[in-house]
Amino acid sequence: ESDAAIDVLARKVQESLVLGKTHKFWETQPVGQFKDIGNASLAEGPIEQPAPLSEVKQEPYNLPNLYEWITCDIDSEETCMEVYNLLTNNYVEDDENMFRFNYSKEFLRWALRPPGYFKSWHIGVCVKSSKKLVAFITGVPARIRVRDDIVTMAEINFLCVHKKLRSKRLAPVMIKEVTRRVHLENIWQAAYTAGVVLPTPISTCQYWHRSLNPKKLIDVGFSRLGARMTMSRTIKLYKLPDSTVTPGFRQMELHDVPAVTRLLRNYLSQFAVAVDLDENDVEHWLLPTENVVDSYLVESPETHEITDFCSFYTLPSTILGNQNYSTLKAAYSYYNVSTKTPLLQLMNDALIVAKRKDYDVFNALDVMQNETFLKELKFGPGDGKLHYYLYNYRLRNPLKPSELGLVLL
Ligand SMILES: CCCCCCCCCCCCCC(=O)SCCNC(=O)CCNC(=O)[C@H](O)C(C)(C)COP(=O)(O)OP(=O)(O)OC[C@H]1O[C@@H](n2cnc3c(N)ncnc32)[C@H](O)[C@@H]1OP(=O)(O)O
Ligand SMILES: CNCCCN(C)c1ncc(F)c(N2CC(C(=O)NCc3cnc4ccccn34)C2)n1
Repeated sequence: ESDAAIDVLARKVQESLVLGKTHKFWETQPVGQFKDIGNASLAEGPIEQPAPLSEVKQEPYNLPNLYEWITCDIDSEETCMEVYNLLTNNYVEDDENMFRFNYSKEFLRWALRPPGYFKSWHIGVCVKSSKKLVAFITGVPARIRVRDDIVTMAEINFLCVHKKLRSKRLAPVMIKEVTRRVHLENIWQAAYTAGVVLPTPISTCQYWHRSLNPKKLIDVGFSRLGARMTMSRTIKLYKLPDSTVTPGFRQMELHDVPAVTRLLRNYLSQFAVAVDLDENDVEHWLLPTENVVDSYLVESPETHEITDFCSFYTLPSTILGNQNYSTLKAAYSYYNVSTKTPLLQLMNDALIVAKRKDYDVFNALDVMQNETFLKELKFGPGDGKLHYYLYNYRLRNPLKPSELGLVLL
């Protein structure tokens, strides 16, 4: 009966997922195609085999005449500022254009320079005459396990075309160019997320939001006053204690890297798709960095064993068109592991810390075991869906969010 269930799902997906829409670019790419959904005869795994490096296109793809490629040296303050400004004015907005992500410069330097990164994968397009940056796309290397397969992939992110250059088919050229540069490093798969539906999601996740500063969230239109609720009742509903409750709860430090790595690797082994982090990766991605990533752990006061871990990253949003506020301070749940402290209590301590650090909202996807705490900790479902994708790697069936152990920035 599971096949029948899959058939039903496949039909529902084909009907609901804007199947009518053609994808002139994506239909040419080695990704799961909508027409193949439910086709059990297609094997899981790479769709195309690696090519010899001599066969990879050696020169960059052609751009429209006025534009040229530029490799963005994120170490340079000036270049980092140009990237920051492009994204601040032209990156992802919500459907009602009330908010736009405002990734900070220190966040971008963190996100784009993990162990083993390639400068050549930080790709910009600029106007030949003025050198103005008008488009951007990035990749960083990551080891990602898909079931029992550990695959070195490129994590693609920060695809952005200036608002004035939209709908000119520039995005496919950006994607082909980053693909070419990834192929030159003998890497043949990629992972990416997007708020839009493309061929073909391996999983579709739901955002949940936990109000920390409900008055501001209602004032800026992020949330609405509940029916039969007053503002003072709403403030009381979301109130949190001033201090955390778990004994031994403290910030992660450098000397904790080996123990946190062991804890995380063991925890992530249960998911069908998960990041494969070694100690170098943990040191980069999870050591606290002011205004970028916060991580806490529980060290047992008796045994000094590290038993639990939680982390969140900082991604503010520009508030477009509100008189009183210009920035929404948001924390995004990152990786969390509980082996002794109940996950509910651990995450409540994370909320307490985020509130104390003046965040307005704490966001979480329903990935990993997050759905076990979302409702109880007063998260509300958001309107944003996040679709997960693999490039040149087929999964026979989509995954439930709870089968995903991967959070992209
Ligand atoms: C082996 C290594 C592989 C490496 C690469 C792996 C793949 C990586 C893929 C990228 C992962 C990015 C991860 C993130 O960063 S997700 C965040 C994406 N950025 C934004 O949403 C910022 C605001 N929006 C923009 O800057 C533009 O609208 C963008 C640049 C998004 C599209 O520009 P524009 O609006 O001017 O359109 P066009 O005329 O140039 O091109 C239209 C074509 O582009 C397809 N499109 C639209 N949006 C996306 C999207 N988010 N991912 C993939 N494809 C997308 C669209 O379906 C159509 O193709 P088709 O439907 O006709 O086929
Ligand atoms: C390519 N990297 C994927 C992750 C980027 N991330 C964090 C993201 N991708 C799509 C989303 F749908 C999303 N959501 C967080 C939820 C949310 O907070 N929605 C209200 C809101 C506040 N500010 C903004 C800015 C843009 C869009 C919605 N916004 C929805 N997050």
